[in-house]
Amino acid sequence: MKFHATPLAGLSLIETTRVEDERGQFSRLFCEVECATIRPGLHWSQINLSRTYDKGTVRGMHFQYPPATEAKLIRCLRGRVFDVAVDLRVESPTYLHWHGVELDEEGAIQFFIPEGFAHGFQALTDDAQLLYLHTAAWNREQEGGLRHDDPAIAITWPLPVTRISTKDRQWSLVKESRFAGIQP
Ligand SMILES: Cc1cn([C@H]2C[C@H](O)[C@@H](COP(=O)(O)OP(=O)(O)O[C@H]3O[C@H](C)C(=O)[C@H](O)[C@H]3O)O2)c(=O)[nH]c1=O
Repeated sequence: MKFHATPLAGLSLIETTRVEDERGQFSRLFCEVECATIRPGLHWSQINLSRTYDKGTVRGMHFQYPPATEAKLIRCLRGRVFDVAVDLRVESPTYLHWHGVELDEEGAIQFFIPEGFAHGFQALTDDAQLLYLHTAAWNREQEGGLRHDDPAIAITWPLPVTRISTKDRQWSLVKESRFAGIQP
């Protein structure tokens, strides 16, 4: 595995290696020892699978408040997505900055998102499927969200947004709420 930094401290790309022979392909998606480079002692509490039917759909931007803050590892299993993380860490020099990366089923790249970030993505193909590994169990009471189209964040989505949940449409805008970041 190779690790690539991004402009947001701790937010990393994990480049996996695919071994191919006449039977097919094999890739290692996670290794505690190798990933100690970016996070010693990384363990997972929950693994989720997300399937998005239509191109243009956006899910997000989601995060969890303390004590349920979580790191995530995202892998695209089918199709292609534009995956985005937003730095919500209190006092971070890149607070409210975002970074996006295209993930696809053929690619070797995975996204490691530390605690203190919001996460969301746009499906760039129909039937886009993502595997999520989480370091904390989801907690409905600790769930928070920001608007995908919040001008204070100004995410540039590759496609027109065609579908978004009512929940995601109703998050407050940063400027209109008392949101001031989260302790990671
Ligand atoms: C996240 C989660 C959700 N749920 C239930 C709650 C809803 O009844 C249903 C769908 O939840 P939601 O609409 O929040 O799903 P997404 O919009 O895909 O949210 C996810 O996608 C964004 C981009 C993320 O980064 C989060 O990991 C996750 O919040 O599953 C659970 O039962 N367990 C869970 O861990």
